[in-house]
Amino acid sequence: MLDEIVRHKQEQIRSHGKDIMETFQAAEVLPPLREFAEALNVNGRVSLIAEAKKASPVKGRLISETRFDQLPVLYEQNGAKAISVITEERYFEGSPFLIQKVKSRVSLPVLRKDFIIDLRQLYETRLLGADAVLLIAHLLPKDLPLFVETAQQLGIEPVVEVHDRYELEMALDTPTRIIGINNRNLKDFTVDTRVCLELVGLVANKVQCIAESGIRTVEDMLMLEQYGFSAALVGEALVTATDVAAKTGELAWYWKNEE
Ligand SMILES: O=P(O)(O)OC[C@@H](O)[C@@H](O)c1c[nH]c2ccccc12
Repeated sequence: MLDEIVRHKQEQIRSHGKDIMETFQAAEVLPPLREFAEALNVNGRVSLIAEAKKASPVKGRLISETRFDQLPVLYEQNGAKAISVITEERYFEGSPFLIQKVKSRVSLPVLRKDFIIDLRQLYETRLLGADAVLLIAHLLPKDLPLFVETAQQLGIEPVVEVHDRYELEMALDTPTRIIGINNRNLKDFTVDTRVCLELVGLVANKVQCIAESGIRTVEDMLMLEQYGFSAALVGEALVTATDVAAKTGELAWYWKNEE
């Protein structure tokens, strides 16, 4: 599946890559950016990064178009600190245009989730106005430092996604300030929430960690806080909730019932 997604991405870049660079060079003003790193670990709590996820390659369509459109405002009103927007079109039914659409409705910073394999996609990310960009370490075995540095030069906050110890070490060899530990194995899409708990201990304090995938409950959030995470990225549990507002509030304010 991942190979197929990447192959499709390569084709897209082959046809649009030149346009992106021409548009970037011709652009006189770029969209203003918002601080993403500051939205993490607010008051020592695990920030909720709520994901606008319409579909997934495994489960297919998750919610209706109408409900999907309502997500960003519900997320902001109920305590999310940032929004993750999937821009991949074929397998996740996302769109690059969603970045500006979401930013026009809420004041939260936005993370662009896509499969970044070519530097030109970072220029595109800047043109789209995304405040942060996901860089999947597995897809950038040689060039991860270059991609991190290029994103930083463009003013975009890179979030390096890792799934094992090897990739974590790769991430720590770059100047990234944020690492996302994905509980989902992108090769077979299985989720094991122990992955992030095992790996976070190997990260020094100056790098902030985001736990990604399979997070569903207040208990999960409390556990992530104990392990020192700065944020949790949650998609499915929010978009498939019968009451999205209530579920968002429950996870964003997970410490509310503490004595
Ligand atoms: O829906 P979940 O289990 O809460 O997971 C969200 C997020 O981690 C997942 O969508 C994701 C993690 N890394 C990605 C890379 C590309 C697309 C999507 C993703």
